[in-house]
Amino acid sequence: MAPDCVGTEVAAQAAALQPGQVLLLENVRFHPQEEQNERTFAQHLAELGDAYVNDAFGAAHRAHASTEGVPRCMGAGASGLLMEREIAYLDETLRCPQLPFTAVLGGAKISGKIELIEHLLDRVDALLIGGGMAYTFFKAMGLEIGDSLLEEDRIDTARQLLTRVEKGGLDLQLPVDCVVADRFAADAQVQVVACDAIPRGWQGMDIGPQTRQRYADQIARGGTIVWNGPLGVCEMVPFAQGTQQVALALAAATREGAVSIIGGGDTAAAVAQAGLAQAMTHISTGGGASLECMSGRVLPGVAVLDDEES
Ligand SMILES: Nc1ncnc2c1ncn2[C@@H]1O[C@H](COP(=O)(O)OP(=O)(O)O)[C@@H](O)[C@H]1O
Ligand SMILES: O=C(OP(=O)(O)O)[C@H](O)COP(=O)(O)O
Repeated sequence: MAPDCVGTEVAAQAAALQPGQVLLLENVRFHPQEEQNERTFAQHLAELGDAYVNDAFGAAHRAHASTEGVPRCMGAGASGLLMEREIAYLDETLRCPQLPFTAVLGGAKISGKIELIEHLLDRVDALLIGGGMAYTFFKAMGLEIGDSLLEEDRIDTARQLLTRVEKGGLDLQLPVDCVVADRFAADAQVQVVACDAIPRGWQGMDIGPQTRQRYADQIARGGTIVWNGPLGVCEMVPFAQGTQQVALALAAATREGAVSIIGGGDTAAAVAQAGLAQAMTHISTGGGASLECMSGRVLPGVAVLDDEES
């Protein structure tokens, strides 16, 4: 283990390496030049070796010195095996998916996933929405959402998306019922209501049983299914059922030959907690990187690798 990632001592340690030996460098982010993608810093890193392999897919959406500057300085770079697998599923498979193509999007907010929703809308056969982001859509439809999670500044965006869906004959599905609680707590009072009947003072915490069944049926028909974001507040046991049922449906569809691709840290954790990680085709190691990749963006840390077409 080197005491730093650049400097004369590290350069000497790297130069003294014998075949079969590995030198682990200190975290590059201790230097502000890493995130600044500073040219001289990248050059110093590049001088430590003869070839560059990037296997850090989770950081490939960052144009930092270690992800973009070094291969640029060296004039060449290759993907590691994990990187290759991530790109194969999140980019190549999604560009030409086995049909029908279904997307399940949840999580807290629309704002973090707006590009993904827009990119997927025209491509998928069905887009199933759950989680906290559903309530901004309901608000845009003029429904009462009580104290549910709302992004005031995204109501217009949600309205525009709904208009696009209506005009384009696209299939965007919102929950029909939800589990509401009288406060944001695992021991809150709970009831199941239709999504157009959320009582004032209550908040939507999970998709309801009817929605779970609808979404499970839709997933069962999928040839390729991508999933990003929990369908409810899955960290709290009473509100984890929607997420669990979707995970089970994806696992069953995968057994029947569908390709299932999971992105997002919380989503991956929920799948692992349900003991279903091995039942999915691919679970991405990247949060932000998988979102950007699935949104159709070419990641800077991938574009610079000359063994990648993009
Ligand atoms: N109805 C809801 N109200 C509030 N938060 C929610 C709701 N549904 C899901 N969430 C929250 O969304 C978070 C995960 O969202 P996100 O970070 O987008 O997922 P990922 O990490 O898989 O990308 C979780 O902490 C979960 O509790
Ligand atoms: O953990 C990571 O990303 P993720 O939380 O989006 O999966 C990567 O290391 C990127 O981290 P960053 O968002 O600090 O650049």
